[in-house]
Amino acid sequence: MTQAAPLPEWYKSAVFYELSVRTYADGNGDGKGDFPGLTSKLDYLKNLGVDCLWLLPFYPSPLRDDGYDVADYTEIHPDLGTLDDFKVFLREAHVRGLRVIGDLVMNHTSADHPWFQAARRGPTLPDGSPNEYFDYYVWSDTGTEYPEARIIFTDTETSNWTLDEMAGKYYWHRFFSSQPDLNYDNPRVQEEFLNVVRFWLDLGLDGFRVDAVPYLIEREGTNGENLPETHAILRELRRAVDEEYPGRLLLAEANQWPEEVVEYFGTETKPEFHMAFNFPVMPRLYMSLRREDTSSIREIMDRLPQIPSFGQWATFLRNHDELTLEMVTDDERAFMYAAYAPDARMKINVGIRRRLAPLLDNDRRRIELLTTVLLALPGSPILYYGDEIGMGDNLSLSDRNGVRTPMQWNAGISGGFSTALPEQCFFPPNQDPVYGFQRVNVYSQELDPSSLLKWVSRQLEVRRHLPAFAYGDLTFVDTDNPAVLAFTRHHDGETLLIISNFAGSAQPVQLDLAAHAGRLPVSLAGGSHFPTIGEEPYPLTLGKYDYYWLKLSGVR
Ligand SMILES: OC[C@H]1O[C@H](O[C@H]2O[C@H](CO)[C@@H](O)[C@H](O)[C@H]2O)[C@H](O)[C@@H](O)[C@@H]1O
Ligand SMILES: [Ca+2]
Repeated sequence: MTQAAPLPEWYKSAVFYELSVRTYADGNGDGKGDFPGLTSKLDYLKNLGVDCLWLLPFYPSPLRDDGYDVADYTEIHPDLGTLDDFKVFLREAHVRGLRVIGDLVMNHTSADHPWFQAARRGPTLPDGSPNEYFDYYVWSDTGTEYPEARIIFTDTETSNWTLDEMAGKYYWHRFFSSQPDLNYDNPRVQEEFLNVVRFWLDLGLDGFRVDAVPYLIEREGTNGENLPETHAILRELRRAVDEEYPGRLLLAEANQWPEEVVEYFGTETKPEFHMAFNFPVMPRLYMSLRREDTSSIREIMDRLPQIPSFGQWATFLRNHDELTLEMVTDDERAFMYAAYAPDARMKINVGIRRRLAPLLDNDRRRIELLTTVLLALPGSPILYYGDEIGMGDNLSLSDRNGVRTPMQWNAGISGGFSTALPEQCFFPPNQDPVYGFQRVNVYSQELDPSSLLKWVSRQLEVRRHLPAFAYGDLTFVDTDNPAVLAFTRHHDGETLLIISNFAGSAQPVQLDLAAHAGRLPVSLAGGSHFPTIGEEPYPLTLGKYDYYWLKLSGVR
C-alpha cells in the first residue's frame, strides 16, 4: 500500500480533475484507455496543477451505463489493466503528490453482478433453504409501490420497476433497468459495502466520490430521496472511514436543492460527507451568462445553509453526465434549453449533453470567465478532463457518451490517445473541424504560451498561493449592475475581491466597498494598483466577459 502524505483536510485546498481511465490514454494500443496509459500521463496532470484525480468507475462491468453498472467491486475491468497496474498507478500518483479518489456506486449493481444473478432464483432455493441474496435487492409482486419516486432516466425508462422473468417478481431500480437497486434495509448489504471501501482504502486510495446517495432507501408515501434512514447509513460509512482510515475523503453526489444537499454534510458531532457537489449553483452560472444577470448566483449561494467546519463544497462546470437541469425551476429549465440546446440532439433526460467549450460557443472569454468564477467561489473546483484544452463533444454518440470521447494529446493517429485507428477506439476520437484532435490537443497548446491550457495552468498556480480561495469566507458586494458579480473571500487577514462581468459588452459598475475603505486593490495578474477604496461607491468598467482578481492590501 502507498499512502499520500498526511495533511488534515487536504481536500479543502485541492483542485480535483475528473477522468475516465477508459478514454484518457491507451498504453497497449488496443483502442481502450488503461492504467498504464494513465500512469504515463501523471506528469502532465502534475504540471497542469491539479491535486487529486477522481477516477470514474474502473471495475468489471458490462458497460450498459459506462461502468456505473458494476459487476465486481473489488477488481479492475480487464480492458483497463490489472490490479497490479492499478497499484503501480497509485504509487506513481502518490510519488508526485497527487491524490486519487475512486467512484463508489453503492445504490445499485449491474444486473450481471453475481449477487443479482443469485437473487433472481427467488426467496427460497430448490432445496427449501432461504436464498440469502434475494434480500440484497428490492422486490415486489406487483411493481406498484413507491409511486411518488420520480424516474431519473426519463428518456429510457417508463417505470422504476422491471419484471424479472426468472424470479417472477418486479425489482426496483432508480436508474436503468440494468441497474437493480440494492436493499439497504438489509444490514448485510451495508456490511458488503464497508468491506468494498476497506478493500480500496487498504490499497491506499484517498477516498471516494459516492454515487447517487439520495436513493439508498425507499419508503411508501415518500419520493424515496434523502430519507432519514439513508442518512443513517451514510453516517455509518463516514464513522467507519474516520475510525479506520482517517484523512480519507468521502464526496457526496446528491443532486438536490440547497436545503437537502447540505444535509449530506451531517453535523459537527454526527458527520456524514466531507464534501458535496454544489449542484444548485452550476446551472445558474450558465444562466447568468445568457441573461447577463447574476442575481440567481447570489440568491442560490445565499440559500446554501452553513456547513460544518470539516465540510467543503465541490464546485464544477461540467462532468461526464448531462448538464443537469434538475435543480432549476420549470421556467429556468425552459430558458436553459432555449439558450444552450438549440439542436434536439443536445437534450437528454433532464439536461444538456454538451461540453464546456461548445456550450460557450468556443468563446475564450466566456470559458475564462466561468472558469475564474469556478476557481473563486467557495469550494474545491473539479475540472472535467479535456475542458482544460477546450475539447468538444460528439452528438452522434448515444446517451451521454458524446462528452466522453478520448483525451486529445496530439495531432497524430487517434489524437495520441491510442496507436489504434480511430475506428478501433472505444469511443471515436473527435475529428470535427473545430474541436477535433488535429486542431485541439495538448501538444500544440503546450507549445503556445497563450493557449487555454497554459492559461488554466497559470490560474491554478495563482489560486494555489492564496489560501483565501480555499478557506475564505464569502461576502457578496452590492453592485448597481446585475451583469457584474462581485464578492470577497476573506481568510486569516487576507481579502480577495473577485469581480466578473457576465455581459457580452463592456459594463460600468459601482461597487459598495465602504466596508473596505482605505484599502488598496492590487491585481493578482501583474500587480497593478487600482485606486484606493473610499466610503463612496467604487466605480469600475469591465470589458465584455472581463474579470478582475484583486487582493485588498491594508487593514480591514
Ligand atoms: O449510476 C447511475 C448514474 O448515477 C450518477 O447519476 C447522476 O447523474 C444523473 C444524470 O446523468 C443525475 O440525474 C442523477 O441525479 C445523478 O445521480 C452518475 O453520475 C451517472 O453517470 C450514472 O448514470
Ligand atoms: Ca488499452
